Parts: sequence; C-alpha cells; structure tokens
Amino acid sequence: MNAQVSVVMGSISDWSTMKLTGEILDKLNVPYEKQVVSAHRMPTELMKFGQTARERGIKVIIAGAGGAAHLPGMLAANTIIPVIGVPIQTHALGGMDSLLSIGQMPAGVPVATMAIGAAGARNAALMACEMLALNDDALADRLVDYRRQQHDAAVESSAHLE
Ligand SMILES: Nc1c(C(=O)O)ncn1[C@@H]1O[C@H](COP(=O)(O)O)[C@@H](O)[C@H]1O
Repeated sequence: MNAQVSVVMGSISDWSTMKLTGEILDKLNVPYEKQVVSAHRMPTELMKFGQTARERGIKVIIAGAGGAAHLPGMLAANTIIPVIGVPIQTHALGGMDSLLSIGQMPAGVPVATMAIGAAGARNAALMACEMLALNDDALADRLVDYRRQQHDAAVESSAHLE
C-alpha cells in the first residue's frame, strides 16, 4: 500500500524521537514514508517535497525539528496537506525554542503543534491516524482498540502500587 503519511525530520539526529511516531503508525497499520528534509540545509529539496506531496498521495505530513525549527512551517507554506509539527527537545533550551518556532505561525498557514519530545512524537502519529480515520472505518476501529488497551494498562497498573 502507498504511504499515506510522510514522517520527515530536519536531521538524522531527530530520529531517536521520530522513530516513536513510526512505532505507533506501525502498530495502527498505517503505511508511511520517512526521510530527512531540512529547510535550512536542503531548501530546494524542501520546496519540491512540499509541492509534490499531494500528487504523490500523501494525506498528512508529520515534521519533527529542533531549535530554529522552520521545517514544519516551511512545509506548510508549500502544501495544503495538514502538517503536524513535533518540537524536538534541545540541549541548549530544552525544546522551548523548537516549540515556539513551530507553534507561533502567522495566520493563514497553520501547523498543528504537538508537545515537546517523545509525547509529541507519539501524539503526532495518533493525530494523523485520527485525521485519516475520518474516512477509514477500519482505522477508526483500531484507534478505539488502542484507547481501550491504554485504558486497561492504566487500570491494571494500580495493582502494582505498594
Ligand atoms: N530545525 C532544523 C531544520 C529546519 O527547520 O529546516 N533543519 C535542521 N534542523 C534541526 O537542527 C537540529 C540539529 O541538527 P544536527 O544534529 O544535524 O546538527 C535538529 O534537531 C534538526 O531538526
């Protein structure tokens, strides 16, 4: 099956976080592609990527970037496909730099901004699945099941309290 979700990141160093996105997409059986695309280091490729994503059948883009995290916003500027941004945690400023760079977009070019780091990477996958599930009942069922498993694990965890 062709990829419906594109998981992109500004650097290979973001993969330790963005692989958490991939793990959830795998679990929910959603086909995705992954690659490094940087607005700063690969500006020509970034524009082409954004401008051709729709014709390649991509439905949602998940973009992780750290620091001066312009990647999600610049992708959003080049496509009308929904872009979900994941602020990568940084050593210098803890990821607040990434969060503010991704979240504070000008009106007219939205990026759906997740939390910093691992939680954001996981939620980005779930948000993408929720978008796709609007037109995919089987995926909606898998999401309901995922929530049920999460609920049951939380309930069960009480048994381990001393
Ligand atoms: N924020 C961006 C962009 C971009 O927004 O285009 N390109 C790379 N980066 C970020 O630079 C950080 C450090 O990258 P390196 O580890 O390669 O030096 C990464 O978190 C990456 O997302």
